[in-house]
Amino acid sequence: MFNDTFLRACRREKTATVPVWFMRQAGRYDADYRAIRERYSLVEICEHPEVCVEVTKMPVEKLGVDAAILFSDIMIPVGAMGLPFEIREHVGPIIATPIRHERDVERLEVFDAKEKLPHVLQTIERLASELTVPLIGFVGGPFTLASYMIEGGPSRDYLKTKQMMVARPELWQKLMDKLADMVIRYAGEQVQAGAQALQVFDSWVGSLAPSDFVQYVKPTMQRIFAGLQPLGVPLIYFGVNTGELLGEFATTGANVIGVDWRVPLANARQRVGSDVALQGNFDPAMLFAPAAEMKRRAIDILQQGTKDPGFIFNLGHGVKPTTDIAALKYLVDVVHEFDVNRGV
Ligand SMILES: Cc1c2[nH]c(c1CCC(=O)O)Cc1[nH]c(c(CCC(=O)O)c1C)Cc1[nH]c(c(CCC(=O)O)c1C)Cc1[nH]c(c(C)c1CCC(=O)O)C2
Repeated sequence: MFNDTFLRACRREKTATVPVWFMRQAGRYDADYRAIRERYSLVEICEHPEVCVEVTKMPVEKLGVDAAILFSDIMIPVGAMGLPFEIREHVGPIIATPIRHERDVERLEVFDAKEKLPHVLQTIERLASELTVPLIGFVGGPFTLASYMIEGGPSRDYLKTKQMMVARPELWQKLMDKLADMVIRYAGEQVQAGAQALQVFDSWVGSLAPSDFVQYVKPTMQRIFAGLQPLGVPLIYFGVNTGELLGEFATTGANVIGVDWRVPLANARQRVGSDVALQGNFDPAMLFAPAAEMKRRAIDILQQGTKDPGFIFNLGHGVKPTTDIAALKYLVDVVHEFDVNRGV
């Protein structure tokens, strides 16, 4: 039996239970994942479909979540565009030759995944035939990808990125256009291979003031979601610290808006209106709280989220590596036991 609760909630249809999945649901909190990581790097996992399929399925089998997310990284297509990267443990993506000049942008290739990332498409094909829950494909948002490509690594204040944005707006737009072309093409290939929903992770776009988001990023997001709409799968847009941007997010063309824990869901709903579904927003740090406290907070989110059709339970950001797997399981059970009709 195929469990389509997640897809139905994305389409704002009524569901008997609230669907739940977790960002970073495959990862270091799980001892079996850590054991695989002793033998393969993150990139190597992605290059071996049999391993990547196994890692993607782990949280579905162990936690009972209602969706799988392809095990990959937002940087994988950046490498395929011709910009080499490394993922340094406890640091994040590092790019030794960051983008500085027009020629660096011109050199980036809008690749064909069948040619450059065939293993990713093979992984998706196998997952699509084996899973009993929908598979979420994903890409990084252009702002977030650009931040790594320009800064050369993680950043606190995105100074170089914002500087390029305002001091060289034409070069910035050229980079946004290149990344948008890549995102539309690569996400389309993921759907063709069998992905049933797409999430755009624009984790760091919340560092922008709303007026800068509107001027320098939103047109690119609108082009991306317009380009992806014909694929007919739900499109999710997520970033961290996006409270002040949520109203703008709702008019990008995304069908589902991811919300972090800083914004009460009821406020998020007011900001996005009633044409989109919401996804979120349990604070990942609260997986370290006592069970009763976790439950109280989850019920509060469920009550706010289910006031309107179209709610998917998730964390406000990714699972922390030191999380107890039992806490994740408990949270899934609390969500599935919630009675949508009675609101308890
Ligand atoms: C910003 C970002 C990246 N990658 C991603 C984002 C957007 C989501 C977010 O904001 O968390 C997206 C991502 N990265 C990974 C997934 C897998 C699917 C999932 O289970 O959610 C997804 C959806 C695997 C991964 N990607 C990474 C890990 C952890 C390290 C590992 O196992 O080697 C995983 C499971 C590495 C990575 N890759 C990146 C970072 C910041 C890190 C963490 C570095 C660290 O803490 O060691 C870039």
